Amino acid sequence: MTQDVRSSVDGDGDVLIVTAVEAERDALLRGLRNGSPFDVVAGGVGPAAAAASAAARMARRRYRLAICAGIGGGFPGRAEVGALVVADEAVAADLGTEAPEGFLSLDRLGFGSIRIPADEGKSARLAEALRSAGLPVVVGPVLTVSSATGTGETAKVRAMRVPGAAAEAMEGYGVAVAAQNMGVPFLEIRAVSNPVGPRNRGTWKIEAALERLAEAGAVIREVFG
Ligand SMILES: O=C(O)c1cccc(C(=O)CC[C@H]2O[C@@H](n3cnc4c(=O)[nH]cnc43)[C@H](O)[C@@H]2O)c1
Repeated sequence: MTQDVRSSVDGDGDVLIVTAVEAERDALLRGLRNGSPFDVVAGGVGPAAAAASAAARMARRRYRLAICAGIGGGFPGRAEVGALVVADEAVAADLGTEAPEGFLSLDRLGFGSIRIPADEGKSARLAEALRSAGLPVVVGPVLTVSSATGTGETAKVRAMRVPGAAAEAMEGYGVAVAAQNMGVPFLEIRAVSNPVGPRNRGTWKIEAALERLAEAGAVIREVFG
């Protein structure tokens, strides 16, 4: 996986967009039409890579907004394949410890919070603009996990742990931590490629989700460009 790949609109951007992989970055760039002021980077898979990539970028220049974007799993009944999910918060759903009485989150352990809110006004504006563009949008918590869900049981556990959970991915909380540390507003958007549940990679609608991401990119350009 390429880490921290510089994009064709790199350098002068004042909106940072962090994806995991190059295919996601390229889809967004199609929608953004390579236009300034967006600095789009494929930072690698997982919260650590995403946080490191976002922090490195933010250390070099001041951004007015940081967006984590990519494909993701949708919780059945909340966000179906083909939908876009705009996060109202990024939730590190597996950050904590197991205990005989169940999972204890970072909050319960007194070490911080597993929840970082998205910028309320900006996420509302984005969701409204996506709807106006005729795109299917769900607003809700997006879980960040280090291990993607691969069974129905884990899907149930995670959905119960985070009521209203709409989607799951692997980078949002990392970008959110970096943004929070720098005082930069944060957003996350996911195009749903697969249901959260039993792993069946062959059925993931990756191309369709990337196309949806490109459509979202065009709206992001309108709203934040
Ligand atoms: O194989 C490809 O062509 C391809 C193109 C774009 C993206 C991928 C990925 O596998 C990206 C991994 C990325 O996707 C997120 N993701 C997607 N579904 C889930 C899920 O159900 N649970 C957790 N994460 C998911 C995640 O953010 C990964 O970084 C492949």
